Amino acid sequence: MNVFLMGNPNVGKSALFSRLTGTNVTSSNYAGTTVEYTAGKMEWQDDVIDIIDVPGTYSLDPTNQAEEVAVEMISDADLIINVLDATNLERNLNLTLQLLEQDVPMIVALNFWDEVQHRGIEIDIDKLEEYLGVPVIPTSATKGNGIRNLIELFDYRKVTQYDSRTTEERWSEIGKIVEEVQAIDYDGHSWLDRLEDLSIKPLTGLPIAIFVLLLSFKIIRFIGEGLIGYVTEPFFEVVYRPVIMWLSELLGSQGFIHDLLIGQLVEGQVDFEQSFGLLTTGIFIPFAAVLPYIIAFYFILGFLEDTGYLPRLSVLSDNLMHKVGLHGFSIIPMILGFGCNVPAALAVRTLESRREKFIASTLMAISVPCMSQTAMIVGLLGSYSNKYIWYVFGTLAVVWIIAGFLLNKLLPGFSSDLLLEIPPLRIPNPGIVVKKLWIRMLSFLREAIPFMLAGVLIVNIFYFLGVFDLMAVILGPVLDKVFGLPQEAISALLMGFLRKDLAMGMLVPLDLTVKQSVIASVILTIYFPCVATFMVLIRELGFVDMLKATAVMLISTLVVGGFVNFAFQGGGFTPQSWLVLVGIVLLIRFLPNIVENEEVNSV
Ligand SMILES: Nc1nc2c(ncn2[C@@H]2O[C@H](COP(=O)(O)OP(=O)(O)OP(=O)(O)O)[C@@H](O)[C@H]2O)c(=O)[nH]1
Ligand SMILES: [Mg+2]
Repeated sequence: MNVFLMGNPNVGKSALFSRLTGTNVTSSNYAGTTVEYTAGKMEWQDDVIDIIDVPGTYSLDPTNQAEEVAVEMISDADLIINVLDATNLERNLNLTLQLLEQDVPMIVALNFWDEVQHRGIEIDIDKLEEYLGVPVIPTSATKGNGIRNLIELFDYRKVTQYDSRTTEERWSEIGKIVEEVQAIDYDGHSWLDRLEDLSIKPLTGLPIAIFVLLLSFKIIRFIGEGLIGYVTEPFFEVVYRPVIMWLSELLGSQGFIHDLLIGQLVEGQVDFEQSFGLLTTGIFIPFAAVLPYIIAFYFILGFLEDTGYLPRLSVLSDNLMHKVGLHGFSIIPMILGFGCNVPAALAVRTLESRREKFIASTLMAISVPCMSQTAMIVGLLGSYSNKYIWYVFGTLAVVWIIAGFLLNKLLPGFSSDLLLEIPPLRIPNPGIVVKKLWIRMLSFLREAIPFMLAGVLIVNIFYFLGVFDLMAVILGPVLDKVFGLPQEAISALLMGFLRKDLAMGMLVPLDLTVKQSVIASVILTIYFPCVATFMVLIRELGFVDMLKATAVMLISTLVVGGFVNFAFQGGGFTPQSWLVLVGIVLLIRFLPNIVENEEVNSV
């Protein structure tokens, strides 16, 4: 038997799913958190049943891929739990009435019941049941209220016969229902309501956005550095090092097995960054260098997600982007990408057209370094000066803007306006934020450790077989002439396909100059996504579009890497290079308009 959780986006389906199954799935305060269905098991009356968390949809006429997934699945359901946001009854009922026309047993969960009471909304449940002809249960998924009553109805199998209505008939019926069952007694504006308005208006929204982003960045660095300095590095030095040194001696300090497990000793000592053995660098990078930043980033992200601030940031940036001729694609996939590019590549499913998906995925893949890579960039460049970190991120931001410009102008078609629902601001539930952090941390470890160890193994084999030397001879001249990098950096670029943090780690022994480190960090981000992201992108974009995206990546790498190499002199960008940059932006801004005007004239 299976039970489907269906409803509009952002109504708490995933939160309910977590409650019912005990499985943890991500829930956030914006539409489109779930883009693929998730199935979980639950014990019920000595039986094990399937609970399915369906992506949110506004209607049964899907407008994007996430919604299509939802609609295709209905006929398989034994019971649908239609989850409603009770604070938004009118909009939610549209889907409810459509679902009632399907011949599947259904019950209604009136979620957000806690907020209903807060906001002075009164809903007459008995009347609503009467109108809909199905059981209606008030619930609060985050607090866990009403869940038991819901479960008691799992054997509900009555199917109400409804004639299908036209859209107009449906809306007029909804109007009637809402008027009958709901009374609103609104008691003025709270400070959250006021903040909601301020965060969207450009004049106040922009300073708020800058403040939020800078503060987030500061906190992430503070937590990340704190964990590294006071927890992970001391642990590796004090506890792990003696064990490894003991093992090293046991293995005779050299030989094949020793080099594979421990790696090369530097002045008779293990160097966790440079030894490159499975048990040294292979464990040190993910646990000691990257994990602290993963924790820091996902803590802040999870918090921001649940406040409902991210969609506001999207709308704000969309407005700004429009001014420079860019069209709106959600900024949310980009922000998710700073954690890991894989979920970001999935999140573009909520965008409407293939064109928008292509632009958003490509931009994300070329200009957003994931947290694993960022942690290593911060480690590598932060030791010189913070300003070099900003050079890398600044360069990538410019790449994002210029590539966005170009793709938007060069690809046929136009992007539709960003239609994003803005949820209310809420104070996040700490339990849920911590739980989400935990899920993401585990999934980082599950993904990172195997790839990392495989990577270290392959690096050792490639060194042994001389593969890197061969590649250095073939591609070395390009690295040297275009990017000003030593030949040996090719090994890092090759391994970057497996994991970017591994690749960054391989740069450490090369003793690069600051300038070379900046260039390497930039091109390691741009040139290609890691294999995990690559696989998702092929699936999401299709093979042909992925080929196109790859072409964009390779061209951008050459152009940007070359530009930085030429423009970065004596510890910073030269004034001339700023002029060139401004020139390029102006050129792109105005050139395509001429083309468009000609088209208009010729029609
Ligand atoms: N106050 C309150 N918050 C809730 C309740 N249910 C869910 N939330 C919060 O509402 C937000 C949305 O919940 P999700 O479970 O992600 O919603 P969803 O329906 O799965 O959304 P999509 O996957 O985007 O379709 C999260 O921040 C939840 O913590 C509730 O009953 N009361
Ligand atoms: Mg969900």
